[in-house]
Amino acid sequence: MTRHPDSTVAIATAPPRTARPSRWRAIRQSLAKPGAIFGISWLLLVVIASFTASLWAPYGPNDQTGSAPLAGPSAAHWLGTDDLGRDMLTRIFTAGADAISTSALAAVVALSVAIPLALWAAARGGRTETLINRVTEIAMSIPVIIVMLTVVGIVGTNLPLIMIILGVLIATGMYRVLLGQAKSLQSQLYVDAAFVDGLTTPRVSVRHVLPGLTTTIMVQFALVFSIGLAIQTGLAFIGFGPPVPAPSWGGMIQNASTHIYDAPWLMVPTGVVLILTVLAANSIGDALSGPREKAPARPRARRRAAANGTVSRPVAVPPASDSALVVQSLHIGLDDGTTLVSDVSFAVGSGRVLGLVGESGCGKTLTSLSLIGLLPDAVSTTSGSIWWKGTDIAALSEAELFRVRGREIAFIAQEPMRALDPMFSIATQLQGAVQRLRGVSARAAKTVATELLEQVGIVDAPRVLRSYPHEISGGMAQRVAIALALAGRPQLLIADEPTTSLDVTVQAEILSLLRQIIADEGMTMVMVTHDLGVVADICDEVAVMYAGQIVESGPVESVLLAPAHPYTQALLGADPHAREHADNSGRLVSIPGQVPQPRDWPTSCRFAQRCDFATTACSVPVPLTGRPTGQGLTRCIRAEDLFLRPSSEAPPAAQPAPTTAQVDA
Ligand SMILES: Nc1ncnc2c1ncn2[C@@H]1O[C@H](COP(=O)(O)OP(=O)(O)OP(=O)(O)O)[C@@H](O)[C@H]1O
Repeated sequence: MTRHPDSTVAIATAPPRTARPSRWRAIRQSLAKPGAIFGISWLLLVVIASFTASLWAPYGPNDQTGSAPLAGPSAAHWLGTDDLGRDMLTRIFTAGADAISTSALAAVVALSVAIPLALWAAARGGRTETLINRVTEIAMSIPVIIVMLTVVGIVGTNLPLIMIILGVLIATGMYRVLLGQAKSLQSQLYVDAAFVDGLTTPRVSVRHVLPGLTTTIMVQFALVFSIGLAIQTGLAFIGFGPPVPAPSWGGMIQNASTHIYDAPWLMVPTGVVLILTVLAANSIGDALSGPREKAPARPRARRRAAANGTVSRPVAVPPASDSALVVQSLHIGLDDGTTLVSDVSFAVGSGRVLGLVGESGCGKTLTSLSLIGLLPDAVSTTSGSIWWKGTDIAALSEAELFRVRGREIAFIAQEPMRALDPMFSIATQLQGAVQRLRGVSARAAKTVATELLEQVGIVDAPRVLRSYPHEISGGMAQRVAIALALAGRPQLLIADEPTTSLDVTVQAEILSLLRQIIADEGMTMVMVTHDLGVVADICDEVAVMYAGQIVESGPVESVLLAPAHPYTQALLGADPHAREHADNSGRLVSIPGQVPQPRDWPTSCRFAQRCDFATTACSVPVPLTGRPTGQGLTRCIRAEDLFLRPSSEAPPAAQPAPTTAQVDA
């Protein structure tokens, strides 16, 4: 492979990294707050005392002890007696077992309904989510108390059944809370990475989304527990509790209310226990829902779409080409009809590397994500085909993509830390991927995981395997992400700016590693990058994208040394390492203006507004034509006039770039 004369990589500043405590550690920290300590202690006391009341209580709950009725606390009756001389302490804690277990039942039922619904809606999105939303909205509009009273009217005071129905009704509100968070988690890059690793949607939901909901689930449990307790107490207060003489907190408060003037003390023991129990549950919920780490900003999300039947596509015919990857007239668009990538075609030979370059917003990432069927929600391939070894990836169903991802085609994301799930150790993630994708035993997977880490240049593999993502550096994390990508022995590697978030020395190491892997494994690769130095360093072919189109493509040496499109020339002029082609003043140049938004694409040449060489002839759509060198294609009708001859034919000093660039002050 011929390299660009100046192949030094550009400097990028790695984002500041902070150690991230694991979620369980954060939960433990929350539960160490005073409010949570009080809540846990009180609940433990009440639970233990209630469920063991028959063992320690001095009297039976309905025993009329012969002591004076409506008496205050005494040595024989620590919390006094009721109007029949029954021991209050015994009755309160005997009633506590039912109160606590049935309130917990309501919470368990609510979570059992809400969690699967939220995970399902978040994973499926679209019509499934809308349908579940509508059904839950209808359920939310039903007044809970009326339903409760109706149920009591029909089945009597069957407390467990009432609490189950309460749980189902409350689940609708809980679903909305969990859905928002599940959707946010579902769009994390490590969830995309899990799909790439070959996990099915339910397994991704359970393994990577559900753990992220832990705190919310605990908070919601505490909330519903309190609501359940309050509602059953209310029902018992108005006479729909356990039949007399069985004790219940609501029944005892109702009884105490009839003696509010002659024995006000009677209200205190049951009231205080009830209030403290509700407060305890809420304190735990409050402690858990305190300030937590914010979810990272939206990463690129996933689209498993074209394939899921929402986009109708004509049957494509495989190209007569020897190339392993052939993209033909690919169009990617939003569901509202907006085109984001149009008419992209390229071919990559087996074992060769294609660089996709261009400014931000040109469509590089969407093009690369489409190659593995991971476009974001509401974005899909609208036409064209992506032939990988005779299979049209764009036409595969989700189930078929599942067999391809990780095994045939792997993806390396820009930010390695976000491709790794912070909840799991490197060993769990890497060995799991190896087991799934290679179908080997856990023991064999451990050996392979160690070998993979060694292959990506990690010398202390056992220690790294034991580490969690936040315990390793960015460069190390990218090596692990590359090892993950190699877990299924893929033949096509797609890398979306794999070095952008790393510092310059680590960038060079990762590039060198990728170069080595491609050479060793004979892999085909598509590399998305902003950096022409990276292209020169690692790629055989390059496709320059502008406003959703390829404007120039061909062998790297030919395109970089003899750019034909003014945009490629301008990019080179703005590249600190290729500056001799653009500006003899020694100063960096910049391209005036911005890439137009997809909705603002002109019908003319899309670069014309920023091009000093545009003429009236450029006001019509420009097709791709052969480059003047005879190698590759360009989308400029003036390519023959503007084309920069290779430096071997004319030295750069004598041939300043006809760039539109402004000189940076
Ligand atoms: N989920 C989405 N919804 C709507 N528009 C999107 C979405 N994702 C990308 N786009 C738009 O599609 C166009 C191409 O985006 P893409 O991310 O592919 O560009 P890019 O060249 O990879 O940029 P960058 O280098 O910043 O990642 C942009 O105009 C972008 O705003």
